[in-house]
Amino acid sequence: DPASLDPLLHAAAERVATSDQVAAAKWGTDQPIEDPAREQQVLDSVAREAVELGLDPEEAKRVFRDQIEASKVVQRALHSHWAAHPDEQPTERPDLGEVRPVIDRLNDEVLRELRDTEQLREHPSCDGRLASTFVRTRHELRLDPVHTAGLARAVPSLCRA
Ligand SMILES: C=C(O[C@@H]1C=C(C(=O)O)C=C[C@H]1O)C(=O)O
Repeated sequence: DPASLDPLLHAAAERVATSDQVAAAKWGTDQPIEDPAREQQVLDSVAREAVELGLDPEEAKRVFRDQIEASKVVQRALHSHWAAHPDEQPTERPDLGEVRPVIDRLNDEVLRELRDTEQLREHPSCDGRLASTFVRTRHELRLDPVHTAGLARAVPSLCRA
């Protein structure tokens, strides 16, 4: 099926999964979960690349505001879980400078999928397809409740109609 939301949701889920490394990078430091300067940088570069791909930059920013909120949902959930369960705290601290380039690559992948699904996303069937693709992705990737909640926060802006 050329018109599938699967690759888009997989890319969004992979981006949500990077939140684990981001949360671990910030845990035990004074670096806050929310970094407005980095968010602005992500939104600016996404808008720029959207234009290159022939996408509406405002729509791309709307979608990525949700990707960013999704990341923070997961980071907050992990930080409160680790605060309550010290035995499950991360034992190593990833370098945020190494995680962010991975996120940048996933941003590109999400953008390409936005372009490839434009027709599908403006079709009235989008909401139904999105719901079934969400459930399928959750099962395929065996998402736990925290990452399921993250992915749920990532998808509300995907259907246009
Ligand atoms: C993922 C991060 O945490 C938050 C989420 C961001 C995102 O999803 O791109 C960007 C900045 C932070 O507000 C990060 O700091 O890189």
